Amino acid sequence: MSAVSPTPAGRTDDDPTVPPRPGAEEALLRVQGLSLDYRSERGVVRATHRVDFDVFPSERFVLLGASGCGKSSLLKAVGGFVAPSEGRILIDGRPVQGPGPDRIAVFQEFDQLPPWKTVLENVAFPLIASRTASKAQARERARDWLSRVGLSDFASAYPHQLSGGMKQRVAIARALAMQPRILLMDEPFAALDALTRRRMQDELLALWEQERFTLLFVTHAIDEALTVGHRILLLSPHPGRVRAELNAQGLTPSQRLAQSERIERLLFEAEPPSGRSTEGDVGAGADGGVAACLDCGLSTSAPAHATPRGAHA
Ligand SMILES: Nc1ncnc2c1ncn2[C@@H]1O[C@H](COP(=O)(O)OP(=O)(O)OP(=O)(O)O)[C@@H](O)[C@H]1O
Repeated sequence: MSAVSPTPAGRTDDDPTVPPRPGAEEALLRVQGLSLDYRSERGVVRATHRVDFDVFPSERFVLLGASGCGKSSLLKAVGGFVAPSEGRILIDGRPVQGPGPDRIAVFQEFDQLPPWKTVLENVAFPLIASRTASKAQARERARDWLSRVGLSDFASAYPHQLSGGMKQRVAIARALAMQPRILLMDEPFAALDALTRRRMQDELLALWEQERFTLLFVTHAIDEALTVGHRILLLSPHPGRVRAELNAQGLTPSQRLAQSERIERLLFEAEPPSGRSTEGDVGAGADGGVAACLDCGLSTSAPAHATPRGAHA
């Protein structure tokens, strides 16, 4: 498998360690100053604090961080299931106001497929329920997607007759059959054994090569983030803040190793009280949150990083 993919529009190929330059196209997803809170009897839990990032069309963007840093909460907020306490989420320039068929999620849990429906019915169901397609069209589209994920022979099977990897392929087919503006994936391969996980990553990248969908992918695994992502947003926990933004595409094996070691350092080193990272000349956001480019050490809020795809000075 190659972790190097044809680049989204606007990306320079001159130096693969340099983050993508701004493209002519607008961001598909914009997350701006996003704070998320959960209210319970015991009080308010702040899951994320003033998180910013942009995702561009056909980009594979990864949210990476330790347990509790708010990755899933961010995904749920983009999905429209959690409302912001502050900040905003824009899709194609329009604020997210709830769930919609333009954002479909694939989760880790194998039980996301209704067990009483066949594989074909599972894939066709959202198309019918959202009135995206007639029953006949939905079944045709479902068959097409099942063949793309290599499950044509299992159209009549029920989820309990499938392996974990096959269930995740059905979930991916079901999501992509809806042709969402953005595919949301929350640790989709975390419950699989290591070999199957690796294979599923390969298959996801092969599907992306064909379809060029926009992907927002959550993981806590550094290796997976570097394999799946074009760019990685590293979050620090309690509450989740942007710690750094990294390039993950076009890396040579030694650059990839170095990037992995940098991520590990940032994840495991104690965060300085000022919120300022000791990794290079890393800037702190207005609220003390760090948003740094690990390739040049500049804050992503620095002028040379006018956007997350911003060019270096
Ligand atoms: N429904 C909820 N009610 C109250 N607190 C919640 C709720 N969901 C999440 N939290 C809290 O919000 C914070 C972020 O949780 P979240 O699940 O988004 O993190 P995560 O990075 O996805 O973690 P993990 O990798 O373990 O799934 C945690 O402190 C968590 O306890």
